[in-house]
Amino acid sequence: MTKIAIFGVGLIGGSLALCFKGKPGITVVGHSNSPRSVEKYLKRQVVDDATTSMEEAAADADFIFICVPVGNLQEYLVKLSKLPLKPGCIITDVGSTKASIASFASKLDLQDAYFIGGHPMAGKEKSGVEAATSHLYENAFYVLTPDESIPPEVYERLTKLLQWTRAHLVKVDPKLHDDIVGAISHLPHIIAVALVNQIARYNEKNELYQNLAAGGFRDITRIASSDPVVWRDILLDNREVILRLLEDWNEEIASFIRLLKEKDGEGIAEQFRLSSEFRSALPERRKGVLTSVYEVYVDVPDHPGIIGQIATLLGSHRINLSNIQIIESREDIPGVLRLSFRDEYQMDKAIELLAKENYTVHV
Ligand SMILES: NC(=O)c1ccc[n+]([C@@H]2O[C@H](COP(=O)([O-])OP(=O)(O)OC[C@H]3O[C@@H](n4cnc5c(N)ncnc54)[C@H](O)[C@@H]3O)[C@@H](O)[C@H]2O)c1
Ligand SMILES: O=C(O)C(=O)C[C@]1(C(=O)O)C=C[C@@H](O)C=C1
Repeated sequence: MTKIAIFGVGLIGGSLALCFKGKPGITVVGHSNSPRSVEKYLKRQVVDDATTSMEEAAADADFIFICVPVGNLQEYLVKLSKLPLKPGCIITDVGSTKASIASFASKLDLQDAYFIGGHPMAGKEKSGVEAATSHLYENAFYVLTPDESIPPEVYERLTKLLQWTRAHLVKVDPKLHDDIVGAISHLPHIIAVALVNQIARYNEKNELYQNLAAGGFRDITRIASSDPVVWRDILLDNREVILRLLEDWNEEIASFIRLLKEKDGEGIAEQFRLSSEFRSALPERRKGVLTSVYEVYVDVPDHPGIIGQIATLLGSHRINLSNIQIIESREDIPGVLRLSFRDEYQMDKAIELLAKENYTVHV
């Protein structure tokens, strides 16, 4: 039996547990310091077993995943290094920064265990085990940062296990990881939060701001609802990279200010052309880039029961919806439904069926 121990069964740890649980020859044990969390993991059947004892969770584990906030990773690694671990045990983490933990691990005596840093490039603005899903990592990139001391056989053992996530595994140097992820993940989170807080201030004086906020605001600000503690730790840990990126950001904004002051319409349009060109070169359906799930939009007349009708139509053809949401539904204005699916196959089946029933579908 392969034993996997997961420390911190939240969104990321819980989703990993769901990828591994029930797979042949695998048993998954979850750890939390809190007895109530342990009870919750078991009740939600995310793990096979759960405990508040670190020693018990780690004993005989073949793989240990540390899935706690970045600020707690080092403390967990130290505690684990003092426990009697199974020889050859692979310890990995899922932290959104990689340089500091890689450097820390390289100086720690892990005896017969190995540390390989990891970071799945998929997530959500929601946190906790309640938000965990077995398909979170499907098609996403999953970064691994083995150093030169890791024998190829050990690295292969981890990559073999991670096949269950259906993610694309990619080796990246930890510092390079932090530079790139700082730009494509950490900076956007700061921008989203700053933007929401700016608008929230205006809204205190006039609630029309909130009422008129539509798709544009929603699309750029979803990640502003992310977990405060998780993000506090990420930003502090990648502080130097992010400070550099924010200086570049100030320059981008300053150049927009210049274009507006100079009424340079061609310059403004050029900025939009450039961004659109880069964005359309991104792979359309890869998780974590343009869509976090497989989604389509359906124009619907605003009348009672329409959601039920569509859900029933799809259900009767065995198409599984993972989410359904009304984007806009006001008196006399046709609404738009956002339908989300687990995979491309389900989505394509739905598009075909809805088109046959004369619905207007936007992909
Ligand atoms: N949220 C994302 O989109 C995302 C994506 C990839 C990686 N990550 C990384 O994954 C890790 C976990 O993030 P998450 O989104 O699953 O968060 P989460 O809040 O859903 O889960 C965190 C888990 O750690 C536990 N925990 C929290 N504080 C703790 C503490 N002080 N000591 C011990 N345990 C503690 C919680 O009980 C929970 O089980 C973080 O390191 C984060 O950087 C997050
Ligand atoms: O989709 C989201 O909500 C995310 O924030 C996921 C996201 C990202 O920025 O893309 C966030 C943090 C990670 O460490 C990896 C992925």
